[in-house]
Amino acid sequence: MIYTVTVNPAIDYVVQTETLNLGRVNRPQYTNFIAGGKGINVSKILNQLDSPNTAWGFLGGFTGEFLKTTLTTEKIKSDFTPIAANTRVNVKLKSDVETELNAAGPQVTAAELATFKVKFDQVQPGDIVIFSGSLLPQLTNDFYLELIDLVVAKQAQFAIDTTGQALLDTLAKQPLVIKPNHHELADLFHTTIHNDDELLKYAAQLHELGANHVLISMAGAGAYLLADGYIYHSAAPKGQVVNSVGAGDSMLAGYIGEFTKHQDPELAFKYGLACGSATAFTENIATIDQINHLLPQIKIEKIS
Ligand SMILES: Nc1ncnc2c1ncn2[C@@H]1O[C@H](COP(=O)(O)OP(=O)(O)O)[C@@H](O)[C@H]1O
Ligand SMILES: O=P(O)(O)OC[C@H]1O[C@](O)(COP(=O)(O)O)[C@@H](O)[C@@H]1O
Repeated sequence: MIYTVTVNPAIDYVVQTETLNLGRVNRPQYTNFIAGGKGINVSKILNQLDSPNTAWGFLGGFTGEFLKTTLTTEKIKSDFTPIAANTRVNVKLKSDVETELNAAGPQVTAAELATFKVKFDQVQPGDIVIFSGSLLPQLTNDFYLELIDLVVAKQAQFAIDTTGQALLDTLAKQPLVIKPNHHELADLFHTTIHNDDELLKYAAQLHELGANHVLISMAGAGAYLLADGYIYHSAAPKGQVVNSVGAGDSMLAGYIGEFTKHQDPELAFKYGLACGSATAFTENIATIDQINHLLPQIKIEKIS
């Protein structure tokens, strides 16, 4: 079983306007509410790949109700811990450039936190728990470490998709997969990356620090994978970008969903790329037909 953990889910409020005039009244041509948050997006793709999974996290208030209903409608198996405060709304503003406003998120009580942690009793040896996204404002990086310890104690594995020190702190616990994008990779080392050699040098450091498989996504420029002593690269398939929100989550889901079926990192990487790009080329998160359509275009290069 795969569990996805979205501690800080969100309604993604997508707003599209041809031109954005700051300081003026704007009349967007298109708006939409989407059930978002990184782990929830991962669950959506896992469902498309027929990988059994359950989504965990916190949901509360009228916004949490929307998410709960949407997940049920979209047939995503979930067991979120109810909280009193409202789940956040993130604004995804699309004009000539994409701008995202990701809110900090709600407060949770000690009792709600305790209820959530009990869920980890269900984890079985061989399960994979995917931790995705930001933590709630009151929580420190130790929260992820505490949850990871619960997973490892059950002889299960974990993957983590978060940023900065929160990610670095988890590497010693040996995540199965991490997936920073190239900007996040540079931020992790407080540097600027100028070329692929530098990118691979920093990616290798993440492996040395404990990450088993290191996926580095580069949006329209494709991705690298470091796994089992090999480096793989692929360009992204060509297409019209519609909404790249959730592309990274889709890539991670595609990789893990496939990897758990056959333990072949190269084939899993191919699915990761297809899922990421298929999501970038569609309004919401990709469907299996959209993913399958892109698969033949993806040519993986085994570099060393
Ligand atoms: N503009 C794009 N064109 C084609 N594929 C894309 C584009 N943006 C994202 N993707 C696909 O999604 C993957 C993850 O995207 P990326 O933007 O790097 O992740 P994140 O959402 O975590 O920042 C990429 O490696 C690529 O396969
Ligand atoms: O938890 P964070 O880092 O604020 O990110 C939350 C946001 O990430 C998303 O899951 C999209 O993530 P990606 O575009 O990186 O795949 C949105 O649905 C959500 O609003």
